[in-house]
Amino acid sequence: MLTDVRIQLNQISKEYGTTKAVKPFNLEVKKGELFCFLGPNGSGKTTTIKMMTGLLEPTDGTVLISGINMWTSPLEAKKLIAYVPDQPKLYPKLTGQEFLQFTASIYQISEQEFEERSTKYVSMFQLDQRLDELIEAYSHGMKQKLSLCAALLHQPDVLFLDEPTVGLDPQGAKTMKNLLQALCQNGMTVFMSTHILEIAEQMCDRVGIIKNGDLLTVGTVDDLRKQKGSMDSSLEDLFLELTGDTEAQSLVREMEDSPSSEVRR
Ligand SMILES: Nc1ncnc2c1ncn2[C@@H]1O[C@H](COP(=O)(O)OP(=O)(O)OP(=O)(O)O)[C@@H](O)[C@H]1O
Repeated sequence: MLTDVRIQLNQISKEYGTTKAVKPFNLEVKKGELFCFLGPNGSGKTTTIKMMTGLLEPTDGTVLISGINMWTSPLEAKKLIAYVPDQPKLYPKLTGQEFLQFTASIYQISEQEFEERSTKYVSMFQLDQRLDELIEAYSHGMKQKLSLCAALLHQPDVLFLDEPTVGLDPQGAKTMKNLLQALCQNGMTVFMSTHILEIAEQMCDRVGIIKNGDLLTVGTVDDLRKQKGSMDSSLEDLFLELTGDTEAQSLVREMEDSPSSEVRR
């Protein structure tokens, strides 16, 4: 039976010794959806993404990508996805061009498809002039852009991104935003984690908020506003309320307001 569910998590969980990094939860993300995973530091975002991409074995539960079990059929499932981590580890002694060719050969992409797709993405991120340089000479942002270009070469069903805009300049972040929205309109599913609530608010179809390994809520930003009964709230207010960080936030505000923090001329 054909299904438009691209990511299906069934009671997935992860324990590191006695640390319950991710507590069991279910989640479905559909074809063409741009889903944002939000949570404070150490809440379990990277651990969840690593389980979804087959890099980490869940303690319990299953991950299905377009109906294929990531842990029991990893080769089949991994053909359908791409993952851009927050700190891409690329081969420093390859040039950007060699890295793209290497990635294309792993996914057995034809030469014509490689030319078309790599030219398109590389020029979008203005990497064309730097492709013949060794990756070790690239900045963090350039590595992220190259990693994204490589991830898109095989046109995955699902693209996973961990903190994609950290390290990108404003132009790069805008290009990334526009590109991700266009890819989703063409049927790709994007699952990304971010700390930047403005990005989540502007781009995402739905958000999931995780804290201490618990998936607290999932929905559109408007759903969250309705849940909280405050239609004027920003996602930042809702996030702070849900993750219980209001106390820390008001402390920061108090410090900002106190006379001792005023700028003296
Ligand atoms: N390899 C590991 N061994 C033991 N504990 C780990 C390991 N990796 C992560 N953890 C713990 O699991 C919990 C979730 O970590 P995770 O990296 O998934 O959080 P995160 O939401 O991605 O955080 P951040 O926003 O800071 O990147 C944390 O308590 C972390 O210390």
